[in-house]
Amino acid sequence: MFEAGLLANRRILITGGGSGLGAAMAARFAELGASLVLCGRRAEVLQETAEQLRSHGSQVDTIVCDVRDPQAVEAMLDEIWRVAPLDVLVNNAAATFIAQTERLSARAADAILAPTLHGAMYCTLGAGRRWIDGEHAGVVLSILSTSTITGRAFTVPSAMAKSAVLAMTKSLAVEWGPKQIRLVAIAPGAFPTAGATAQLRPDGRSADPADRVPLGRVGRHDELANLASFLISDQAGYITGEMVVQDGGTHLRGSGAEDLLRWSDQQWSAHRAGRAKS
Ligand SMILES: CCCCC/C=C/C(=O)SCCNC(=O)CCNC(=O)[C@H](O)C(C)(C)COP(=O)(O)OP(=O)(O)OC[C@H]1O[C@@H](n2cnc3c(N)ncnc32)[C@H](O)[C@@H]1OP(=O)(O)O
Ligand SMILES: NC(=O)C1=CN([C@@H]2O[C@H](COP(=O)(O)OP(=O)(O)OC[C@H]3O[C@@H](n4cnc5c(N)ncnc54)[C@H](OP(=O)(O)O)[C@@H]3O)[C@@H](O)[C@H]2O)C=CC1
Repeated sequence: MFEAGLLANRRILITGGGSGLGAAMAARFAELGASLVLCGRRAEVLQETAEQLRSHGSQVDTIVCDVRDPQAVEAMLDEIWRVAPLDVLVNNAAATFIAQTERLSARAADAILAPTLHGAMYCTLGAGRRWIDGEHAGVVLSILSTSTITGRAFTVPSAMAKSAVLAMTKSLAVEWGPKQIRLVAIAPGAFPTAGATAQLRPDGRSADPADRVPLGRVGRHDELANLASFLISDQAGYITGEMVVQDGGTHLRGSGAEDLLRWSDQQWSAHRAGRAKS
């Protein structure tokens, strides 16, 4: 679909690049010639993904980093820049779970806001500052959600965090445009991953997420990885401050949380208790 070498000589950091959609993007970017840095909290997950990519000849480094920690983010970026500047940052790491919002503790809200909003902001500001100081062009791609358009009941901290990162994307597109830094975003619909399924699809939710999709199926990881490849490439060099929705039309019929309005307090209690046991 793309010319070979579309991303040659691009050095790309993917937060949460060891699993799920982050790993899918890593594989596609590597096929297109990029060199990669993958970060996340679990060293073994990062290693496994990196080894698979290296076995196909790709240049992949891994750094254990919790993006909730601003000092850890700065240390990671220093380590990366000691070798060479990044060209692209992908803000992909995030967290969510379903819960009745009025029952969220402050710790629970922060467990979502910290990686999803603060983590993306720390990485973006750190990369941007280095690009501006070094007069280096850059691209920030953030993986968001259609909750930025519809809002979403029962995952309110995630909807708030994603909306804030969209605001950052639009605002910095203007502020950093003259510095040749582009900011773009993708709002995926349902792209099943182990992480998303564990957090969002417990027993008791209506069965098949594809049922709600006008196009009749969930997204394929390669579809998201291809859109991401385009948006970070020079082919999209005149696009900035935009979020592309990739959801098979789903958000046009609702936010996707409507089935949870029918859950009883007993069901919510059982869900919370089940989580405590697991
Ligand atoms: C089409 C839909 C699109 C939606 C858009 C977004 C999608 C995604 O983001 S999918 C990606 C999902 N992946 C992840 O979430 C991976 C990262 N996840 C994590 O790091 C963790 O799972 C976690 C941070 C979300 C929760 O980790 P856990 O170890 O359970 O957290 P803590 O023990 O530190 O607890 C903190 C705090 O949060 C409360 N809590 C946790 N789970 C729930 C829950 N299901 N319901 C209510 N409250 C919960 C927990 O009780 C703690 O609060 P306190 O009890 O007050 O201490
Ligand atoms: N899958 C889907 O249907 C949808 C996904 N999205 C978005 O796509 C992105 C990827 O989601 P998905 O692949 O499903 O999620 P996963 O849970 O599979 O992956 C999340 C990744 O982020 C990493 N991560 C989580 N917290 C931190 C942290 N504090 N510091 C560093 N890394 C962290 C995890 O690694 P580790 O645990 O080792 O730190 C993991 O590799 C997210 O932004 C999500 O909100 C949006 C809409 C739908």
